[in-house]
Amino acid sequence: MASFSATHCPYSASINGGQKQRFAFSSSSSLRLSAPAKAKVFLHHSPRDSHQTAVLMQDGVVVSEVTHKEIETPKEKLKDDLLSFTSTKELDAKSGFDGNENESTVSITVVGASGDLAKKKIFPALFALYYEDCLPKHFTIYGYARSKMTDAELRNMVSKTLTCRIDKRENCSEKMDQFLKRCFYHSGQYDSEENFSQLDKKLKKQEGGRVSNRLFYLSIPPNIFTEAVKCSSLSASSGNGWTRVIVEKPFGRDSESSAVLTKALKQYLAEDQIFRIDHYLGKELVENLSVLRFANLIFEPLWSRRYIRNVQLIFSEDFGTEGRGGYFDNYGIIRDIMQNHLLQILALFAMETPVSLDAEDIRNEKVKVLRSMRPLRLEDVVVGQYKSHSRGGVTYPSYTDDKTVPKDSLTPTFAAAALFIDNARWDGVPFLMKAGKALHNRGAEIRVQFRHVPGNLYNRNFGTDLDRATNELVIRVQPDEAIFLKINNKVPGLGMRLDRSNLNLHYAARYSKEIPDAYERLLLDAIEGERRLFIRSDELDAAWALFTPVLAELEEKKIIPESYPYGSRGPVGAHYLAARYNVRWGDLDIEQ
Ligand SMILES: NC(=O)C1=CN([C@@H]2O[C@H](COP(=O)(O)OP(=O)(O)OC[C@H]3O[C@@H](n4cnc5c(N)ncnc54)[C@H](OP(=O)(O)O)[C@@H]3O)[C@@H](O)[C@H]2O)C=CC1
Ligand SMILES: O=C1O[C@H](COP(=O)(O)O)[C@@H](O)[C@H](O)[C@H]1O
Repeated sequence: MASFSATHCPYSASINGGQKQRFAFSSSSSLRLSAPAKAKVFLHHSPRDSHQTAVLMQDGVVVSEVTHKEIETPKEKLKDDLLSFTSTKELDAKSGFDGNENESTVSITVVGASGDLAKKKIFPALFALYYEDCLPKHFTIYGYARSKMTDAELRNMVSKTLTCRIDKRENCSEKMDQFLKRCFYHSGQYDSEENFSQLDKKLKKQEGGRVSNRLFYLSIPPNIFTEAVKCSSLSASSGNGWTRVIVEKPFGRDSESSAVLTKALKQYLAEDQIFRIDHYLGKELVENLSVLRFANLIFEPLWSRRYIRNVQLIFSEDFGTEGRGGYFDNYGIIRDIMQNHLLQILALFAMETPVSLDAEDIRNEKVKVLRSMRPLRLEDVVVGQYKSHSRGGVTYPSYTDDKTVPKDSLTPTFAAAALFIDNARWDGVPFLMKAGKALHNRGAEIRVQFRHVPGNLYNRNFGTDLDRATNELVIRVQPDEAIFLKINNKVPGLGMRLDRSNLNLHYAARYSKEIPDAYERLLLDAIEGERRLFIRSDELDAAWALFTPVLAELEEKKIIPESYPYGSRGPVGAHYLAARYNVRWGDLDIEQ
């Protein structure tokens, strides 16, 4: 038997304090026992019943667990108890360990490896995980695409995309070399079982007879998803471990096409093998949303129609669709950003307290809130499209200047919408969404505007514009992550003048650590079988049900989008929409 030590990955999954956290065991506290290398200890503290539980998992399977009633039980004691209750035999039997080779492998195949997303996000995220010791000891990465490339050419391509974190540069080039040695390439068609069989042979060789776990990342255009899933699952699934498939959006373009895609995927994969990625769920501040709500007493009592006047979900990019017009024109901003990223944030924001932090409990609550929403109506939507604009001697293009976009395209590059949740908590509260490309800045944020203070004690000091005195909680997802609360306070001095100030959690000032990219978190979760941040098929159905009618109407009625200049704040219609619900967009506030 080989000995193992608990992972040194600083993000290794652990549930603690009611919130899934990832933390490192320092080398002094690392666990050593005779057991296969993939065993990991998860600590869970349930604030509801004051229990603490330690769970030993291997390859996604719970091997053993102990629970202590005392909330203060030290982590080390929990771990010791757990391990003393767990025999090596138990570990071996439950993990499918063959007793001969005590380690399993993970093979990660990036399908569409020659593409933009693979280069920009997936390979760099895999390297970051490797650098942090978060990948299993035995792993192999395969690039798969039609382009002809040798292993060396793939490594060369990947090497150009790798960087080290600012705060982690030690032995970086050495680590890059070691990582690249684990990267290989196989050229094949996406609809060829034979080509995937050839890949299977290569994977088997790398896996060397160990228990093989396989992750396929489909980083390819949606029209070839189904064929790629079919061929990879029929010809290159693992024979003795798990096989999981990460699917990139778009998951269809309306309810009907999404259902067709889901049905097609489920011919070859079980739901628990499908990891539908929404990378916004992997962003640090989106993860923090639940912590903010459920780990702080002060917010939850305010989190309802009683105190919240409106909620705003805002996404903006200061560049157009340059280079992605071909894809974008078939989808538009509502499908590209609102139906997925912003709606997922809304669901997390508005859901009821889940029974636990278990993936299914969280996803159950998200589905409930999505199903309580009113389908979006045409009169509650404003669409826009950017036009050419010259500034400082530079001319920025129109959306339709892109050669891959038809000149008469009506595809919206901007949209604003008012959504409503018809449940007891949120009845009547407008949830305003705004998303646009080629705007004046890049950012994503959640703004919660609270009701006005009742009575008129300080109204005289606020002046006539009560909105200016509104408490506002801002969760700035990116860039320059921050959470701040706008409050009213007295200007120091003998007089009585009121001022607006921010109680500010500014991440760069508070934490010296660089924030990991969303793709790192999501890839690690997929490897560990953690589904919390991936979209379940019923969530997807509920999301499409909200947007499909209005998307159809926009297309049938050929609604002409309002023009807005490249680099502006978007069409004026967005202000009229907000004003209809007595809302002022918070991001337009000069003080921000
Ligand atoms: N790029 C991004 O920022 C984001 C992308 N996505 C999604 O991720 C997936 C991948 O995106 P991205 O990397 O930009 O896509 P690409 O257009 O770069 O395509 C990826 C690879 O797929 C192959 N491919 C492209 N078009 C076709 C085609 N018509 N038929 C067969 N193969 C084709 C090409 O490889 P080869 O020719 O070598 O086979 C290409 O390198 C898409 O679903 C996209 O919607 C999601 C969020 C952001
Ligand atoms: O999914 C998408 O997201 C990106 C924006 O992602 P971010 O992490 O850079 O904010 C967007 O540009 C793209 O159009 C969309 O498909």
